[in-house]
Amino acid sequence: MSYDVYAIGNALTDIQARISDDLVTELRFAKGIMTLVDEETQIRVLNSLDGAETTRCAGGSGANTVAGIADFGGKVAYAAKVGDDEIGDFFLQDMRSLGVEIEVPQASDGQSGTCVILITPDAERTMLTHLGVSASLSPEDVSEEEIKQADYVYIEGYLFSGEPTKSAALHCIDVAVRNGVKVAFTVSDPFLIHQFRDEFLKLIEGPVDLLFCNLEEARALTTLNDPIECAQELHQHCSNVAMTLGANGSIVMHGGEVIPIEGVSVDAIDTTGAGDMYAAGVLYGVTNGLTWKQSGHLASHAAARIVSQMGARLKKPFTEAEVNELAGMV
Ligand SMILES: Nc1ncnc2c1ncn2[C@@H]1O[C@H](COP(=O)(O)OP(=O)(O)OP(=O)(O)O)[C@@H](O)[C@H]1O
Ligand SMILES: O=C(O)C[C@@H](O)[C@H](O)C(=O)CO
Repeated sequence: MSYDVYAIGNALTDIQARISDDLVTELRFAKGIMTLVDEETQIRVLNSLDGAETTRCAGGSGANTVAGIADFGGKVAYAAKVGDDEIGDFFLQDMRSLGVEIEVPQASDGQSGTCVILITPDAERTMLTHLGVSASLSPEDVSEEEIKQADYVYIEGYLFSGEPTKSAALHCIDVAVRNGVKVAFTVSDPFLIHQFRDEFLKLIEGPVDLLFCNLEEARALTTLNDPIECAQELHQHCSNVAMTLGANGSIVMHGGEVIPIEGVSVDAIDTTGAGDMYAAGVLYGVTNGLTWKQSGHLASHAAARIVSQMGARLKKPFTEAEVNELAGMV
């Protein structure tokens, strides 16, 4: 078996609800970003949603990306920690049903991780994450045998927010480098850059072959402001950079070239997982013979489709014909 991508991440089951801006303000969580919370806080929030309907879906940044790659027809493996509980069973079943190779023991010493996602009318998502046993992903959970069979490993920056997940991320990178497997890295969230800027820069200047970040993250990494200058500065140190610009599209940097990728105009409903699906499009493309420009174009269309629906998983996956058509359009 060979894989396009082997990813590790925090396995989280998303519980999504559409709520008003007033309620987010009342709840006093920072809008638009991820906050780590305990289970009691999640329950309190869920109980205060005035009966808003909730939906459930296996999530987590890396999981969303491998699921997206599988949706395109790519081959992927994923390692993460779930508990030996109903949510853990749901997560594994959901991932496997998409064709994601996931062979992880279910931990009996804690609950599966969950993320309450509050979606406001402006399509913004505010995430309250209870990591549960996902936070115990450790170097022993990383499979050297599977990594050896992959073109890329994909690491989410969220793993740096604790131990042993940070060690698992660094070990995964180390195994990849030793085996000549390329490393893709997403910085995940600006709060991580404030804590780990120097470590992230070392990775970007070192083993990372493909960096994903949004504009706010690129600004925090470079201390520059102009999008193209940010992208160029990152590309000085990293072979490939995919920097997203929300509805305005993205910039891909490859071979010293600035490749602007147009955004796709859609009616935005929920931006959850936009960056994850964008990464899926790029990773699927570059591991399946598309050019960087074609990969960015595919990613842009896939991410736009995600924001035009609820949740981080495509309700209407692309057909093979659509993938080929989108890749061939540029
Ligand atoms: N409103 C939108 N309309 C169309 N496409 C969008 C919109 N918002 C995001 N996208 C697409 O998704 C990509 C990623 O979006 P963004 O730059 O917001 O990343 P992000 O901050 O990592 O996203 P998130 O963390 O919400 O998943 C963009 O490059 C674009 O292709
Ligand atoms: O960042 C997002 O918009 C969504 C995911 O990255 C997130 O990790 C998630 O799905 C939470 O479980």
